[in-house]
Amino acid sequence: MDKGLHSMEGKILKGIGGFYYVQDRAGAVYECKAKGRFRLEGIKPMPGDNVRFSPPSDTEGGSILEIAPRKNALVRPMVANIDLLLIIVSAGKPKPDLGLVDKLLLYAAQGGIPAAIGVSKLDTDRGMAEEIQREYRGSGAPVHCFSARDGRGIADVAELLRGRCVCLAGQSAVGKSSLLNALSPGLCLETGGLSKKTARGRHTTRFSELLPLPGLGATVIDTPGFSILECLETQPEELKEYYPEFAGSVCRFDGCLHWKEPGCGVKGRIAAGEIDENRYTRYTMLLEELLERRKHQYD
Ligand SMILES: Nc1nc2c(ncn2[C@@H]2O[C@H](COP(=O)(O)OP(=O)(O)OP(=O)(O)O)[C@@H](O)[C@H]2O)c(=O)[nH]1
Ligand SMILES: [Zn+2]
Repeated sequence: MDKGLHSMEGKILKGIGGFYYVQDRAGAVYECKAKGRFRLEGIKPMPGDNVRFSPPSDTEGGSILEIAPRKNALVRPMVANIDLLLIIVSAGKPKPDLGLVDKLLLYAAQGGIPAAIGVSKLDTDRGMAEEIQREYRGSGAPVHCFSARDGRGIADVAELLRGRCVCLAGQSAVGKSSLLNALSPGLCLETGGLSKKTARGRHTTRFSELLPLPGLGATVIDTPGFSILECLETQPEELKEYYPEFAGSVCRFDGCLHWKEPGCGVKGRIAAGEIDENRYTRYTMLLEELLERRKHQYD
């Protein structure tokens, strides 16, 4: 029988032990195996893949027939076809690590993934939330402030996520699980940051898994370990291209890195209040880190 006649389209939510869990458009989830053909071709289905599959029947198990070309893919967490990288940073505790936010923005841009910044815990420090918003005004990433505690800004974040496949990133305990609970109260995810972590065992491996957010038609992936980005492969000379706020600056030297060069237009625009100084200072720190790393590569 031609299985193609009964095939459906869906998205892989997770893979465990050779089985893949595929969600169809209506939200139902089917257990499927991948065709041997994929293994022969060296293709491994991953969460986020859009697939054609034949659902399990009385006589046969479900089977993935075809994987649509991926528009992007991350290795850690392993996930394909991300529509948005939502970088969460807290206005209160833990102390915001904006250097990490910058690196995540760079990471997203390199992977061709649109990014947005979510400032959590708005209820604890409004001034800090506004400061973060100011610093990223020119970054190209929209900034949304919210509080999972009092509900402010949650509706805006819901609209941002609607219909999209979203990857959450950020330091531990910034409130990612709390945000998801506020967006979809039925989820009942565990929260509590560090205490939650010790209870579970800090190094337990969790598989990449896309979590459907009922009502929003969205799926999200929230994985630990995304706060470690030691392997950014950016050439120091390219770094400035990832700072939209620098565009249009007129510098004395063509290849100006906006660093220690005289006559740098970026520095002039900081003085004029057009470019945020803190964001610029972190740029120079990252630039120095990349230059340092290159030096060691050739040692
Ligand atoms: N005041 C306040 N506290 C919050 C808010 N959102 C989360 N928290 C608290 O922050 C702590 C961490 O929240 P989680 O949602 O577990 O954070 P997480 O980012 O999922 O943490 P990890 O799983 O470790 O990555 C918890 O104690 C929450 O109660 C908020 O909007 N306001
Ligand atoms: Zn310059």
